[in-house]
Amino acid sequence: MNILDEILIKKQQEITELKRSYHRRSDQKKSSVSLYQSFQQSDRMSIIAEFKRASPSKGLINVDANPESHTKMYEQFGANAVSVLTDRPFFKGTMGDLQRIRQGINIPVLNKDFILDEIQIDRALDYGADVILLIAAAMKPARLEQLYRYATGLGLEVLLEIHTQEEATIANDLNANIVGINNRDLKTFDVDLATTERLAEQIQDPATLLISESGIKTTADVERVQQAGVRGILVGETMMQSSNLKQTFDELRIPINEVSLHDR
Ligand SMILES: O=C(O)c1ccccc1NCC(=O)[C@H](O)[C@H](O)COP(=O)(O)O
Repeated sequence: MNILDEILIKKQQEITELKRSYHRRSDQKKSSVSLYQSFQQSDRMSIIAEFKRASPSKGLINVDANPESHTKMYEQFGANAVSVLTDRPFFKGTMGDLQRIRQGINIPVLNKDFILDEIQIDRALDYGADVILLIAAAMKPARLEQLYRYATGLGLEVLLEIHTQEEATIANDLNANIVGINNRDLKTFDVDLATTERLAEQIQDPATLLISESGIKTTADVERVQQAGVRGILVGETMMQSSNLKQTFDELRIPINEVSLHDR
């Protein structure tokens, strides 16, 4: 069994418990800044900076980081959105982190978790998320579509994550407007930025906002994914381990080269 399978089994147990104990509070997302709009309008590479204490591939990354002060610095130094890993068993995150982070910043907040059921989407909305993650590898296309429609129906934006050509086809069929290309294979942990280069050209609608996820550390990495037509990057470990966040943001927020976008 690979790590993604392990995570999904554990997540199903969490969902069973959630269905017993959780009651939805909100009906609709209150209007907020759209991640899609703000990233499309920016003339610099947009950054989703991630709050991630630990991970299956790296173990402990920065377990003692304070969610509010750390993500306030993200906003101050130029993050366009914040991703909060809320899975506890594998990433040491909590929904409480998301709620506290939401209260401290004014940019969109992504609930990064392994979402398999509507109840997790209800909870994301209640805790103040603006965007949720749906991972194409985690479920069948028909279920993905149900959850996609459910979330967007509540006024949430969806980052649809893909890692293979088949999943790129699923994103095209769904007409997803925000597609995250994960450079990390969630089954083997291999990270390769060529994944972004390969899959970006498979996304058919030029209006799709492409985000490159995982393994981004340097200006050269950002230049590389930008050439593939990406307008946003999702960066976790580099942000959690940086000893100079201002410098890290300055290095990664490169100007967008519109020529490469039109060539896509
Ligand atoms: O990060 C992991 O080890 C991992 C393992 C299994 C499933 C998901 C995993 N990570 C989620 C992510 O996709 C990353 O947190 C995110 O893209 C940021 O990556 P990085 O900048 O490399 O920390």
